[in-house]
Amino acid sequence: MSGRRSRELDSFRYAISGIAGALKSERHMKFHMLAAVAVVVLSALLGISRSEWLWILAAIALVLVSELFNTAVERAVDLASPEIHPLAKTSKDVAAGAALVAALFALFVGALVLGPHIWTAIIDR
Ligand SMILES: Nc1ncnc2c1ncn2[C@@H]1O[C@H](COP(=O)(O)OP(=O)(O)OP(=O)(O)O)[C@@H](O)[C@H]1O
Repeated sequence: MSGRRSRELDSFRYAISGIAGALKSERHMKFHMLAAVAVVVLSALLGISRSEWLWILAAIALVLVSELFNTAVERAVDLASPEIHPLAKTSKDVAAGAALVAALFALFVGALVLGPHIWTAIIDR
């Protein structure tokens, strides 16, 4: 294998180990991953359309990406400022705020896309 190819493979491995590490250590990340799996299974069972899949998958990706960035910010702040500092607090709180915005967006998308399907499934029974 060429040196460049092996470096690319290494970068991929580091990225996967970053995701696995966040999953292992962050309870929010575990919860979001479980919720994502549940939503994907439910969406498949309800037979949502292609454009609805796009919204659902975009919402899931946004939540997971923002949670990964939140974890990265927390780790970097802990490294740079293990002691209490107002800027450390602002950094962590803003990163947590971004994750909250993404989670709320996903909640709205889930309700708007899956809500009518669930309602129809209940009515049709
Ligand atoms: N070095 C610090 N200086 C000032 N405030 C901090 C500092 N570290 C954390 N905080 C405050 O405490 C809150 C909780 O921080 P913590 O590092 O425990 O993250 P967390 O939100 O509990 O995330 P998790 O449970 O996923 O690790 C932060 O949002 C921030 O308001």
